[in-house]
Amino acid sequence: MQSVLALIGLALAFSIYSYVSKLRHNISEAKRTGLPYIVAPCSPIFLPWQMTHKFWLPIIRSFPKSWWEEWLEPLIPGFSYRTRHERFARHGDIFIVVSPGMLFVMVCNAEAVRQITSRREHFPKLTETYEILRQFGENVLTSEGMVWRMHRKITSASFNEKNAAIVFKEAIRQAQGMLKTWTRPTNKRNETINSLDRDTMRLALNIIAYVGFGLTLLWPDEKLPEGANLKFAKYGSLEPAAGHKLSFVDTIATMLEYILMLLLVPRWVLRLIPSKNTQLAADSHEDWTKYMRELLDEKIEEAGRGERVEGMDLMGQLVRSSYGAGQKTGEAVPKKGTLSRQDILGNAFIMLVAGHETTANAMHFILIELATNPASQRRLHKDIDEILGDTDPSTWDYDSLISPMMASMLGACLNETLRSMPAVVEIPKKVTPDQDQVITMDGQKHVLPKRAMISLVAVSVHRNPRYWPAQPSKIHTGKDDINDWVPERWFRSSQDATNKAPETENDRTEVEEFGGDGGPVTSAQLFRPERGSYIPFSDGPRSCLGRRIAQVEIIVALAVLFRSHSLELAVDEWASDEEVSGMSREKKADVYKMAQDSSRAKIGRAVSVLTLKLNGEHVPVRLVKRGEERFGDWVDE
Ligand code: HEM
Repeated sequence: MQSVLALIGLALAFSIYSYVSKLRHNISEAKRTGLPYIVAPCSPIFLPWQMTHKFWLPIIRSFPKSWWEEWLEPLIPGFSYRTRHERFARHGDIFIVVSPGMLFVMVCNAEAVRQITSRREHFPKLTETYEILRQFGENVLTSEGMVWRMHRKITSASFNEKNAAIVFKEAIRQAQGMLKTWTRPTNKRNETINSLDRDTMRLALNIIAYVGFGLTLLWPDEKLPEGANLKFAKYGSLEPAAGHKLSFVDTIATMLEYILMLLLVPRWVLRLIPSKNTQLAADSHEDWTKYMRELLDEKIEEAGRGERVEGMDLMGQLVRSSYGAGQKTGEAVPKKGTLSRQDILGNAFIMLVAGHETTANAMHFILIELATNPASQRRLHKDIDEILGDTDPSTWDYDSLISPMMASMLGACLNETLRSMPAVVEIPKKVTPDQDQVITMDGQKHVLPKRAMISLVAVSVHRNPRYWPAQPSKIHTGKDDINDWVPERWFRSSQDATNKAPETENDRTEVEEFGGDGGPVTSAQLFRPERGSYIPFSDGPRSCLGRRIAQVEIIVALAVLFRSHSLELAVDEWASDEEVSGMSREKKADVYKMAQDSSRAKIGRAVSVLTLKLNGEHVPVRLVKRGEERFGDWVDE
């Protein structure tokens, strides 16, 4: 018994010794960087802490504040969106969280962001954080090094202006589909819409299915458009295909809804749990695997016959670049040194994950913000009228319209939403394991030790007053508007920003080498943030491949909705329709203010689960024909 106790004591003493000496070593490493640092008991990405922090928080907070105040907040998941720029205002544009396990460098400085994103080999992606997304196959988002290069080269071929123009057309069709479901005769006129989150998800899903697989998905009551490929009708149908439990649309929608559960819990465990949700999640996974295999086989056969689907079809393109025609007619054979079958499936899945929720959430936030800010919506209407007049969306031409649209309030609303609610709030990087790396900030050199973890805190650099000129807030007395949603800021003069680092020739070469869209992130006619201070799509070789596609689909959907309609917050919680119609303007403004406050509070409580989204809450809205607004045409005048 005594020897067991002695052994336990020894193990404990060794653990304490090892914990303290690792901490001391990391503190001296942090000192070497010359950057501010805070000492914490564990790192923000220490999994057991992430999973159990809610249990520990009240215990830690029961101790005197001075014991935990300095380090606790940056350790709590979602700290950046909760605290905006506060922590960086306190510690500096870069600070290090030092724990025995690692140095975790938090970055909110444009100069540092530029160096880290452009020196990919020195600061590779922290792919460990994306491990769970690898289970459908190796892919461009989760790989690094040579494997990533190959995936990026092959997948990026589809992301070009020709396909952006094709997506422009499909986005018009899909946005019209959404509008029809909101205005169809069976709906009571001006009925409150409680499904904004689901409908924007469906919109993004229908477009990404077109982008990823060349499929035309339908809205309820819709029929396949003329010229659609009937062979793929089974995927567009709202009924389950033979041998499947769910329709293709429901398969993807359900799988994406339960994505975290599916990625974290083995399927056989899900099957053992007698709950409707776990069974549905497992069904969607099974059906996804089957549908994908069938689709891939069909595309391989197609490639063997030298056929191709019209439109953007990433999977088809991956198949064509990975399979060549065989000896026999109609036979496709894999090419050496390209993507395997599993790689193609992995990339198909990742495009869906990367391109679906990000775009859907951006769209969702923009619609809520426009309903919450009627003055901005009125300016949007004005710009849409000037650019598009009363032309029919089916006649809109990508080449002549996309630039003026991006330079108008359409682009400004998108930019502002991605500034204040970036889908990826923190972009994970690390210092290469074999060598320390030097970065320069404000003329000072700093050595970042090898293996240090880095977080580019998008949400905070987007609110750093050093880069974003602010004006007095119209919402919060005595504060500036840096934390408010103000699309009009994109019409402010770029001279107001530091603008020390305009794009250079080198930047463009780097983009060409790694594919994706080489154009600037925002329109040249709008406010040009200093490079590195606006990173909703990241930057450099590992920047988002789908940026142009996302921008196009969101801008088009906004134009389709707002050319004919206005979106207002529903005020049912505070007043009935009859009460509203009997109210004075002053009283109506009071009621609307309550809805605005509620909507802003919900947006403020958004959380990041894979991407930033509303935390199980929804904002009810009403779609009204322009000219029939109850509030939108005068509130906030
Ligand atoms: C508003 C919409 C979108 C936002 C805000 C967004 C944002 C981002 C960000 C921040 C990254 C870098 C992630 C990291 O380094 O950890 C990224 C990567 C990526 N995105 Fe997007 N994205 C959007 C839409 C799309 C769409 C529509 C697609 C595809 C159709 C797409 C495909 C990708 C891919 C493939 C990568 C990985 C690139 C690489 O690692 O080489 N994204 N995106």
